[in-house]
Amino acid sequence: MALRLEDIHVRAGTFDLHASLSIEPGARIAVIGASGSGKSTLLDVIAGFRMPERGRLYWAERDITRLAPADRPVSILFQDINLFPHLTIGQNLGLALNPVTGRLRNDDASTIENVLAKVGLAGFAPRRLSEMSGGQQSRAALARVLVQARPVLLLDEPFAALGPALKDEMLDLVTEVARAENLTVLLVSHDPKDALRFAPQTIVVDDGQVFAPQDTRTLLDNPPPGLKAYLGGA
Ligand SMILES: Nc1ncnc2c1ncn2[C@@H]1O[C@H](COP(=O)(O)OP(=O)(O)OP(=O)(O)O)[C@@H](O)[C@H]1O
Repeated sequence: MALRLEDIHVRAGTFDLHASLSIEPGARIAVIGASGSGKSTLLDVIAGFRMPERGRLYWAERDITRLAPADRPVSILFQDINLFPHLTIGQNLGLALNPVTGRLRNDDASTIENVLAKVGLAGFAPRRLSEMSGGQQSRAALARVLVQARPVLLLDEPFAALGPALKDEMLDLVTEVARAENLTVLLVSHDPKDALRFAPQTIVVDDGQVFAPQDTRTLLDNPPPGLKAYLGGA
């Protein structure tokens, strides 16, 4: 059931990224590396926003290399709160469930209520973004990806704009949900503290080279020279 990147090569302009690694289901993994090293490019390939020139991507031994983003077992959360402000949170989650019509089917209302309860927003379905605090908005954005019930969750610095306490709260919430749902989560972050808090394992990206997951504590206690220089300046 692993997520496997087999000799993946991607090109973005003059930039090349190479990745060959396997991620166990249910793993929580931080992705760290200097600015421009290729962290977002890596997530884009897994999400299907960018096609590799070479190599294959597998989930549970199924080749998903050429699948459209919507057909992949993957959801992604960015820093932008990806919710329509003129709709209620319930309507936003309905759209995430049924992107074409946005119309709720029989079980959708209870699915939405369940997901909102999981992120600590029980009863918030009728609210709009403007009626919610920053922390609540982050929870709603997380609910929007969770409602899709995909087994792989990619987080591209989604909580970077939050203060440290709120950010920790969100990381702990994602940990709790990931454990309960056996989600495989990759978190891009510039902060080694996030990696330590959230991710038993870490992937280092260095100038387009993606390294296999390593134990986060061991890696940060004794970083290789390139990572040490980056962390020193972080
Ligand atoms: N469409 C593009 N055309 C040309 N170059 C690109 C394109 N997209 C990304 N790049 C280059 O690819 C490299 C990797 O970018 P990427 O966004 O993956 O880095 P990152 O590690 O996520 O950086 P940051 O931490 O600053 O977000 C960068 O050098 C970037 O300039």
